[in-house]
Amino acid sequence: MTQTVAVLGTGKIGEALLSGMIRAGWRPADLLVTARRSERAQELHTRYGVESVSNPEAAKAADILILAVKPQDMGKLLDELAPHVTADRLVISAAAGITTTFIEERLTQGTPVVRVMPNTPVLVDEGMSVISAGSHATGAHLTTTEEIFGGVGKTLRVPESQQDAATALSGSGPAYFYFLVEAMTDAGILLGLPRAQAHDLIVQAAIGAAVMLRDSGEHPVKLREAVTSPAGTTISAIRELENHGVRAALIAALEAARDRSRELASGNG
Ligand SMILES: NC(=O)C1=CN([C@@H]2O[C@H](COP(=O)(O)OP(=O)(O)OC[C@H]3O[C@@H](n4cnc5c(N)ncnc54)[C@H](O)[C@@H]3O)[C@@H](O)[C@H]2O)C=CC1
Ligand SMILES: O=C(O)[C@@H]1CCC=N1
Repeated sequence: MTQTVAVLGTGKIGEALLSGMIRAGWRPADLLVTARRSERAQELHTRYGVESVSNPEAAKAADILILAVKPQDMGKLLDELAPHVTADRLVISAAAGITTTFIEERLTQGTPVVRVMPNTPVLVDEGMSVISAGSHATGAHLTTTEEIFGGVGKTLRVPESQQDAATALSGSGPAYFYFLVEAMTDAGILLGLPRAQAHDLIVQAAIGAAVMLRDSGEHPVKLREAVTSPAGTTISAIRELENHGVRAALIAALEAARDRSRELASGNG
């Protein structure tokens, strides 16, 4: 039997997921969305043909609720949903930091909750969604979650204790690569290249490197060594990266993201 899925909160990640589900073959008639503004609801209807409803209506009508509001808005949303969510629903949260316990405590006793940390490459079906079961979620609930998120990229099950780390690496991960591309494009400009050309060169280097990382099975050190000729250009650059503590900066950055995810756990931010 076809299930109805509602996406509650259709900002950047909610819309990315919605668009991916439609590409993956979900019928707009089996999807619902909720949005705070009526213009946004209209926009989503025009783009995807999906119906917008209120949060309580979504809770009543949908078998699966995907919560994609900010962690700071989660408490309020759950208060709104609680009277309408029965324990035969599946609640999937995509919010950073928010624990399954936080959600379970606010909903009908026994409601299955799955925590997922997706990332924006779901927009191009290259997402990574890290999945953990709450205390009432069964293997079947995890499989359903994997079917939804697997349509827009890869999925990985982890114990919930690893979700804050996964958020730092994977949920936020694409942003670090965009930051690097931006910085390296600036470097290209300093070296005298037109911006558009610098951008294209760095983006293609990133794509080539990413495909080699994924497909060669080689360790990144091996791949880097293959680029690094004796007394050549690459080692001169690597020395500067090490001098400027880029490795330590990345470790500290991801630790900060992990810590922020932990802070968001209260839902107050
Ligand atoms: N942006 C990203 O790359 C990722 C975001 N997330 C998580 O997804 C959630 C949303 O993040 P973004 O999409 O970046 O934020 P966003 O601000 O773009 O989207 C949040 C949306 O929720 C709506 N909203 C808030 N309260 C609502 C309510 N009561 N009813 C209906 N809609 C409501 C807002 O109007 C907004 O459109 C956050 O919890 C974040 O941690 C998870 C993985 C990746
Ligand atoms: O920055 C954030 O809090 C969200 C969660 C992971 C990616 N974006």
